[in-house]
Amino acid sequence: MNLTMDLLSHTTWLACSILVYGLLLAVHRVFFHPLRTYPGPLLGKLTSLYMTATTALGHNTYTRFDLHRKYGPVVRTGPNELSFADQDTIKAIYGQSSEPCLKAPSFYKGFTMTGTESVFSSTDRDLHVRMRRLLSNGFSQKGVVHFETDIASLVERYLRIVGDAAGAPLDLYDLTHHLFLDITSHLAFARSFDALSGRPHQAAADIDTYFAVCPMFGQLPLARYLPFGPFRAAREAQPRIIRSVQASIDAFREQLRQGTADNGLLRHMVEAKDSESDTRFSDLEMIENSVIFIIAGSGTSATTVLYLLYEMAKRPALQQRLVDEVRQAFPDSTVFPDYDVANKLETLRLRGPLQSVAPRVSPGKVIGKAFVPAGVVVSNLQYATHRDPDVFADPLAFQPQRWEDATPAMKTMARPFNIGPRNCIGMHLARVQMLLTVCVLYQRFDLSLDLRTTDAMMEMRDLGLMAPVGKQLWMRAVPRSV
Ligand code: HEM
Repeated sequence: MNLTMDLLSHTTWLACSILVYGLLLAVHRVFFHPLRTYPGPLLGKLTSLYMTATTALGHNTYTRFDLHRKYGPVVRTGPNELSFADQDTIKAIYGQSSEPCLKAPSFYKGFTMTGTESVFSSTDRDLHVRMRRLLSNGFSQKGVVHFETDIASLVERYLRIVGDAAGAPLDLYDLTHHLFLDITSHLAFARSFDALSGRPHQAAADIDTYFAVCPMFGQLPLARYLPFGPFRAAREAQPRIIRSVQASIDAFREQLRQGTADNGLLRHMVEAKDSESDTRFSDLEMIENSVIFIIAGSGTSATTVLYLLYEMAKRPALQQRLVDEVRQAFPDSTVFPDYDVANKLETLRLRGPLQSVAPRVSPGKVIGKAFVPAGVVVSNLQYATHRDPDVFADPLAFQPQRWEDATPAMKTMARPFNIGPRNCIGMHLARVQMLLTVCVLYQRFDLSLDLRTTDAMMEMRDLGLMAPVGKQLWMRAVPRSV
């Protein structure tokens, strides 16, 4: 009896202490915290779980955007977090600087599989600069031109499948994803997943499984060890991915010895040497980077191409102008038709795949109108700046013509590949592979939307990587008779 009473009173004390601590913390966060004067939702001021929950529920970007519309260009979205949506803070947060805002470990650390960093996940400035140097040749504008022949032969295979449908309704969603998965795996692993064959590929499925949940691991590291559902599946997939990429690297080294190795990103990684640090990539670094190229490079390009085809097909007059231009300019693939670029920019403005939060940490400096203390997580929301009505007239309207005389503010606010030292390293590769695909499609086919594609299906799902919610795009591609 006494023991029970003792236990009860201990439990009551513990519960009361936790409650009092929680209350004091809440009072501190709302009334005494250095960020107390910034506007924002009460729940966000109280706990970072508020934003974590919106990520888990698949509406983090949309929630942030709504908060900006309600509270203005700067919102306190977490106890220690500020979100911006104006022009002035873009450079302060993402631009080159002697006091840079480095990537936030609470977000990016989740993206490592082995504990070793990739160029995407590294939050240390020196480590990142070294990796960018090691990768710079392969990803440069000149470097990616060497991949064109390989890319073009995969695009040919894609076109044959499109042509085989002979104008009947065809779902381009999976097909286009498979194309970019094959291109990226061919370049990053030196062996294509062969997704265009329609056969399932274990490594591709494992990468999907792992990266569906790993963004949560930065915020909730223990989630890696949860023994159920997607968390368990991710844990089981992880060693398989590592083994599979290591096998690709070993096979590639053998090909190099035999003189049969292809020219791709893996070759650049194996051969690159950084003269400044006198180092090469370790195998673990190559594994992390190869997998990140698949994640960052294939879905992003596929989504952009799908939305471009969709937005054009909905507007036959615009589409015809693009088709005419492409048919004149192509096949000289070094020529980038201006109108095509304008269309891509407008597609990326409204339908860009990576418009979600890109969090950085303030080093302690003025951002916007005020000093932001060191350690505060800051970001500037691309989804919001792309839709700023003061910069883009009628912001939700798809109007490629607006880029024909773009204002400086438009160019600053639209940054689908972001800016500064952590901008998209794959930008040139993305441009080449998307251009080849889109141009050859318009060159060889007359494209139109099939009735089963609806606007609802093409709404953007908000899971970090934004993509059509319906996971389908039905079109008709009639081969041209010329
Ligand atoms: C339409 C296509 C693409 C878009 C819109 C896009 C957009 C972006 C954006 C916005 C970032 C910054 C993300 C952040 O700071 O959190 C980024 C980073 C990155 N992207 Fe892309 N990307 C595309 C294609 C590619 C391709 C094809 C590759 C490579 C195969 C690639 C590889 C990367 C990598 C490695 C980073 C991290 C760079 C660093 O931190 O230094 N991306 N991309």
